Amino acid sequence: MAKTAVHFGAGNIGRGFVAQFLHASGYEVVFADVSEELIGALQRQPSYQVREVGEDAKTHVVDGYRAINSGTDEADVVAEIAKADLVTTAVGARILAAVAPVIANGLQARSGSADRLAVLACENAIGGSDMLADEVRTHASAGNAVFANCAIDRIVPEQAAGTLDVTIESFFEWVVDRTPFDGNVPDIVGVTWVDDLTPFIERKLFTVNTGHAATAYSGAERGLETIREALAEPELEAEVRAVLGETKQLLVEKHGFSAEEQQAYIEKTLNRVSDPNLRDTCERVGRGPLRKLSRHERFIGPAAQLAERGHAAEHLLAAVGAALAFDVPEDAESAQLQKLLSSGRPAADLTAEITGLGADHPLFPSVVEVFERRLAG
Ligand SMILES: NC(=O)C1=CN([C@@H]2O[C@H](COP(=O)(O)OP(=O)(O)OC[C@H]3O[C@@H](n4cnc5c(N)ncnc54)[C@H](O)[C@@H]3O)[C@@H](O)[C@H]2O)C=CC1
Ligand SMILES: O=P(O)(O)OC[C@H]1O[C@](O)(CO)[C@@H](O)[C@@H]1O
Repeated sequence: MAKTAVHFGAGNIGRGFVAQFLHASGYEVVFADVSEELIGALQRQPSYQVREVGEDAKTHVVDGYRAINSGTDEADVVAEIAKADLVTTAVGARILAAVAPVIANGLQARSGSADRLAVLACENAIGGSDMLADEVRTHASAGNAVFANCAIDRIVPEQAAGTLDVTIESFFEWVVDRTPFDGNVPDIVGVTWVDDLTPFIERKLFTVNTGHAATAYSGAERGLETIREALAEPELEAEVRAVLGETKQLLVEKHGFSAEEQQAYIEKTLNRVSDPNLRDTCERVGRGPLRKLSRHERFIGPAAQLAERGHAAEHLLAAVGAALAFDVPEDAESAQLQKLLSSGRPAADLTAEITGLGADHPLFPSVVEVFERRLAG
């Protein structure tokens, strides 16, 4: 009998990466999403294409899936989870709390089954599956599930409207913590199973995502539209390289990557994000600035660790300053950020609320200065 995977989030990474790999691994994929437009299209159309660009580009056809609107037909999703082999998500880290009740109900509906359900939150976040597990446990015991953290890396820019097809870079990395599975990991092609995820997720988040977001915020501040255009500005590229020089210091010191290996990873990242075949905008990459400025994310996360080790993080702090200037009214978090910054509240309060840093943290005073400069206009 075919294995079944229930996948939450039929967006870019969901269709273009996670579902394609699950399909290639022999799973029947059941998409769950709250977008009626997407779910309707998936229900009407029996297949879609994932088109790689760049070196060794291939086109993959994904078919044999089903799709359920988890907003309107939650009971159907619960029934699928009750008999599924795997649950994955690619909805955004801050949406995990919204999908948790459905997963909890699905776990309760499996109470007769001896098989523990594997759950992978494929989000850009440290400990994404742990976050999901914590949320699920507020609704159900979840003892019959195995939550494993992962790092997922593949650039999928905004796609053309009105098509399910996805244009994507050919590079990918999907690294999953094997330790929760007691030697019985799910069979998924392309996954690298590791005993210690921390070096991989920190290297990914603090290089690819730090560099990408720093480019986006500086590019947006200068009125540039695409990431490629932004990195073509020598001064901006030098700033981004300086930011990545700081995270390199942390990653080399903390995780023992060699300096040469980390520099090669940086060069590969800068090539990937400025791929001429993928038009990616500063707006998309900068989306969600409140999440990106939070405590364990791509700027404050490494800057705090550098400060704890007695190192400077002036370029990361400059990137924080550029992030504070990200003003895109269509992006809910950007609108909320700008509202907070114009609220008249003191810089120290805003620093604590937005970054989650405690006033006693060694990084705190320098972040307050960044906020003060922004408030002073
Ligand atoms: N696009 C990229 O290049 C990469 C994205 N990621 C991560 O993957 C995740 C998804 O990103 P994208 O696919 O780019 O975003 P996206 O916006 O294209 O897709 C997110 C999907 O989640 C759906 N959704 C929202 N709320 C939901 C709910 N309550 N229940 C079910 N579905 C819901 C949305 O309707 C949308 O279809 C994020 O955590 C992102 O950080 C990770 C690596 C690369
Ligand atoms: O929602 P986020 O964190 O910006 O996720 C998308 C990011 O992930 C990446 O694909 C890197 O894997 C970047 O392209 C992009 O900036």
